[in-house]
Amino acid sequence: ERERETNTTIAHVYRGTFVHSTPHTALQILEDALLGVDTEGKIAFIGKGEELNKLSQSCGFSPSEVIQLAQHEFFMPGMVDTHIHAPQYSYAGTALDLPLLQWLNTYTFPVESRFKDLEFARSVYTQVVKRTLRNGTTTACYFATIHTDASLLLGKITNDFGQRALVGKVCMDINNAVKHYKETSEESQEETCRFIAELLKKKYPLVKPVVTPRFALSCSADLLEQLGAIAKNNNLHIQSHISETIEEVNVVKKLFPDSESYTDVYLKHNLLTDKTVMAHGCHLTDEELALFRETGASLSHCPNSNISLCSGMLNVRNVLNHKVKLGLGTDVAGGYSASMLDAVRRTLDTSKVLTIQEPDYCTLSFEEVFRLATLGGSQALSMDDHTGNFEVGKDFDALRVNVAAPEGPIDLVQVDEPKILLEKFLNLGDDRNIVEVYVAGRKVVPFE
Ligand SMILES: O=c1[nH]c(=O)c2nc[nH]c2[nH]1
Ligand SMILES: [Zn+2]
Repeated sequence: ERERETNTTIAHVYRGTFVHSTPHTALQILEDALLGVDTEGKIAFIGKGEELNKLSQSCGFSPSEVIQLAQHEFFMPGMVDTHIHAPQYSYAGTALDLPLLQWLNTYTFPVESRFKDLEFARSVYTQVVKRTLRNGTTTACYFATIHTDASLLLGKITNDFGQRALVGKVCMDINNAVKHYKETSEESQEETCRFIAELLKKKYPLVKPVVTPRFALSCSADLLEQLGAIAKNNNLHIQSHISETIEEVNVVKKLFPDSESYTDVYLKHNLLTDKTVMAHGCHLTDEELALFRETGASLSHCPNSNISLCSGMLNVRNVLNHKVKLGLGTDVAGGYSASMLDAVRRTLDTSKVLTIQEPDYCTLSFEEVFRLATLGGSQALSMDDHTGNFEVGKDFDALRVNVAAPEGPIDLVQVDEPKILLEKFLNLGDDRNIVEVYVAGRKVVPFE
């Protein structure tokens, strides 16, 4: 049993099954465990059910306050969506018939340009935050649009609903397809600084700005360099896209002839740090993965998007073998689903397709993919010091899952062990099974 040295008081104590990951164990199951959350939303202690009396005395709570989970319930860490475009939620589930670069010009840029309109932004951003929270995304790393005020509004909405978030005002000074949907490099730099300053000024406890060059093809070398400097001077997170399609990689090579690789373009502009998360990376070479490892930069694996836009398949096993941090992302709306459960399933599917192509391929297990959706994402966003699993001292970001939820999608025919319950939930479950969502100890689902 572990206890936290604390002078705060216990707010809630839960008893039942807890499943989570550690860096060493993809799936650790704690049966009949007791977990206490303090008034600051941090995990105060984790112990065994049989230690109830002792713990209630040493930690100062009454056994009658303990909240008991039912047999078909468990707690798991909240899921981390390491890459999602909030404005693109407005057309999720459509427009999946073109390859990336045409898709951006035809669908994405015209829609994103509409987010200058704050009322349109408010309506879509409220929908995407509610939808992702309800589906168990306790932390989301968002791209917004180039519009500073709408991006600040996304920050306010995530704070209002209690979702942990990184929010990025998108930077792009190159766009030959949609006339008004770009900035000058000066505007982009100045508005990024304004965005950062104004978002930090709000002092939202769970919402932080992330420096967001859209990708190498949308940004001049000058802008990339300025953004690298802004991130460095303010010690901020960075997000972008890399090596999603072969066509994109080839155009980047042509536009940046002095760089040895796509990764080198970002490296040269100080955009690869241990607080950087890059989406996709399907076509990275082993040499490039070594640069990720050396800098501590991470990858966001977005399998729905990679398949939907016919971009490629990321070899996750190879990324993990290179000891590069990796989380999962929905990449709405290149990915059509805003649910991280879908990202889990598409990750397993992609791994199995790679196995079909190469029978010696070491297929990912559901336990490993569970870890990628939780602790892996937290590591990818450099938030694993305070989120990602159930460790004393970390914030309580958690999903209360009822595998046998009435009217839910899963039928149980017997009393299954927790590992089977988790496997069924990951493969068959949906938001009806996610009966409560907690972020930093606060119940954020059901909505008040
Ligand atoms: O999947 C993607 N979605 C985007 O919006 C985007 N922009 C650049 N590259 C991108 N890839
Ligand atoms: Zn993306």
